[in-house]
Amino acid sequence: MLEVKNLHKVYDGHGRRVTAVGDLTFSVPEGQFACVVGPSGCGKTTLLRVLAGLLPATSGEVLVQRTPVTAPPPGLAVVFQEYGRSLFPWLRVRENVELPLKAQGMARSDRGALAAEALAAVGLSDAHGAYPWQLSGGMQQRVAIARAIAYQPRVLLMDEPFAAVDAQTRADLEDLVRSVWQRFGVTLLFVTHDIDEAVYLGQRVIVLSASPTTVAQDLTIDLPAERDQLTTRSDARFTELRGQVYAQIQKVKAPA
Ligand SMILES: Nc1ncnc2c1ncn2[C@@H]1O[C@H](COP(=O)(O)OP(=O)(O)OP(=O)(O)O)[C@@H](O)[C@H]1O
Repeated sequence: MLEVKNLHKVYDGHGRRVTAVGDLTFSVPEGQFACVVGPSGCGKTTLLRVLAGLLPATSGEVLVQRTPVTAPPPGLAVVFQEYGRSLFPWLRVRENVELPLKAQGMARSDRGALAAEALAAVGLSDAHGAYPWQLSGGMQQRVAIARAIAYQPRVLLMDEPFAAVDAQTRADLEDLVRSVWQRFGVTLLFVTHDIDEAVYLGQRVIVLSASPTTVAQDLTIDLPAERDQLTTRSDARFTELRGQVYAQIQKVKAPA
């Protein structure tokens, strides 16, 4: 479970003062898949960094599993957009996946079993001995997802994880994330620029306003739980929901 209470974040330095997040309040119940969309620069990454304990709030608070976040919370994993920078090129795929478990002090056999299960879940059992740079971008992002799953998080944050992959790979990874969420029952907060992706993936879409950020709309995505790229995206309700999100984003964009 995630709770964001009156979050306010100001970056202050080098003569530049930016209010990245104005006053943000929402919560994501246990096991929900929530997507966050909003105009560029509205503070989506800032929000995730505060939730992940990587950045302090200026005021307000965030809670993960009912505990106020002051450092990276246990049971929380993050998948970033830049898979190229989040995997260690000198470690093999399996070693990359095992790294957070090793840092936890987990025994070698236990972490080997978890890594193998996670790599199987993302369809990469064969690649365990490869180096990240020997894999395609989509495969590297699968490794980053496997590393997050192997850690067995209760909460998973994803920050535009598919922005840098091609359209076909992106569709495959979207379905992979839905299946991972269904199988492992994590609470998932997924940030994306892509309105269609948000509606396709989430049970809920939170639309943020332009900076200083607030929640502009909180929409329940009442599409069937079983989704697939063809049927769901051609569903009349899908078109209606994406239209609603699109209209809201147009409304909240800062005037040019
Ligand atoms: N480290 C930083 N120092 C100063 N200002 C920052 C810093 N990080 C972000 N900002 C500013 O805070 C605001 C919000 O940035 P943030 O990256 O959180 O937005 P975003 O919604 O994730 O953007 P995008 O959709 O373009 O990725 C922007 O105006 C940005 O310039």
